[in-house]
Amino acid sequence: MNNIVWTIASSDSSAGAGIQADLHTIKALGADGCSVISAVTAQNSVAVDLVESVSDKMLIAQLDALASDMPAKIIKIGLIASIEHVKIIAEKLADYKANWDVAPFVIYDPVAVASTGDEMSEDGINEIIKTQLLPVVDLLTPNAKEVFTLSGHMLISGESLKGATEKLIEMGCKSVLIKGGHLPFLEDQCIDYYYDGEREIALTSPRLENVHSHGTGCTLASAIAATMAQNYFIEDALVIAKAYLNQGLKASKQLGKGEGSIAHLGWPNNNRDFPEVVLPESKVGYELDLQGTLEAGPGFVSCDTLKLGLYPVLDTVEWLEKVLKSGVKTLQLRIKDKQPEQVEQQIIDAIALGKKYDARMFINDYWQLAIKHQAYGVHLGQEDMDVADLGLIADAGLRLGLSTHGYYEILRAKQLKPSYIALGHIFETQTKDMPSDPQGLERLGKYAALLSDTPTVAIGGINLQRAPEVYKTGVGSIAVVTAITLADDYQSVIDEFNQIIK
Ligand SMILES: Cc1ncc(COP(=O)(O)OP(=O)(O)O)c(N)n1
Ligand SMILES: Cc1nc(C(=O)O)sc1CCOP(=O)(O)O
Ligand SMILES: [Mg+2]
Repeated sequence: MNNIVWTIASSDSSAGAGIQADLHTIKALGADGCSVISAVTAQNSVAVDLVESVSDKMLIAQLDALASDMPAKIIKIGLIASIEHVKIIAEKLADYKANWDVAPFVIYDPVAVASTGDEMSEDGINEIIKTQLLPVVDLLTPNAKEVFTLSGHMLISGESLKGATEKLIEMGCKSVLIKGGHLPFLEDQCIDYYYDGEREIALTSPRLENVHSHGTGCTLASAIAATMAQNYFIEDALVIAKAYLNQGLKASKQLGKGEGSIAHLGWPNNNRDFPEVVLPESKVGYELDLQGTLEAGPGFVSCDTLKLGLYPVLDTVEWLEKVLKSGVKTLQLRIKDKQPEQVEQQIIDAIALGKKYDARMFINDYWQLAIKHQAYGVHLGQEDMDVADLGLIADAGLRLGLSTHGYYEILRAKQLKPSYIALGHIFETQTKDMPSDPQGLERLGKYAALLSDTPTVAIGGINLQRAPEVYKTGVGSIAVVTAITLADDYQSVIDEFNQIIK
């Protein structure tokens, strides 16, 4: 499958930024990069000596060559030095969006001034960028200086970030990621703030000292592009890009006399490189005035093991009793779309059975009833997390399992210190309508590696045939519905699962 990213940007002879950094990043993260060079710059680690745009004819020829043969999923734009080029690119992007079978997602990383402090573009270009380019941009990735240049908003406090992004969205781009490398508050943190008019996401990492940062802007935007080209959601792309940047900054290297460049080391897998998702009820969340009530808290009671084993998820007490008799030790009562009074007796019975068989009995969704009847634990989904009173569940001493479907949700869930994290859906499932595509085994392996200190549960479309590969990824448990409820002989299916999940 082609995961083509175009970078429309300029050449950096020092190779730390520009087209060179973009292509390094796109390749390192496993996407397919193509380039359209707008200008050639003669620069090293201390100065930009010359910027020369290619002819309009050459710019158009590059765009047309690619458009006719290798259309992009994602287009990343960097330094454009000429006003005419901005006009051409804006027109072409509008055409691609209107006429391609699949409209490309456009990311614009505005590069007005080089890290050496040199002006890179023609005077007056910002007016054309504002009026012609921003309206075709899906994600704008400015730093504080570029926010000011484009919107007139100074980022003087956390609260000012939302106002600035609102202004930029009013100007035409669909969403904004403010890169917090140089914010004048919470200076020990490097905060990235995303807003799309509805959803705000803030990611933070401790500021890294003594690192070389030439090329960070180009690299972050290209990393988002490369990740989205592989069908990750934007929130996951933001997380991976920040982890990629942190990993590269830690290995950054000086080649000349001035600022060195970040390294390009492949898909990030080290926990320490991943950012924290900022929760609304936290120091950074207060500073940014994030909406919501999630807070880290002291965490939830542990399940006493990282490996919860086979985990049947069932919708009747009869089924629960049958699998308990077959020796299952982790299980869930999952009844959907009923009023609490319609399910209370079944919840009481399920909890009693869990105690009788000394099993970990989780109750899905009905957390108030689970607390009232002192269940072993509760399982909640992403939407439930925002409305349930997690503090009450923790205070009542119940375990908590949380559903997740990607990097961002995993990092957010992890902050709440749940008793386990479920990773779904791994394969197509008939049991539930899912809004996203299956994650597959490769992603499952990456998630499991990041969660080596937390009990994990894989769920979604898992059967006996698939279980060995799923278990090899390192997850501690496999949750199943139909593999058991539709089995001809559920008892032997349970026995076989138990042979695989040791
Ligand atoms: C072990 C386990 N993992 C995931 C789910 C899904 O929970 P949720 O996202 O809350 O969706 P519903 O099950 O309520 O439809 C689960 N129940 N158990
Ligand atoms: C209930 C549920 N939650 C999922 C998630 O990904 O959050 S997948 C799923 C259904 C699992 O059923 P089966 O084993 O029959 O595919
Ligand atoms: Mg639920």
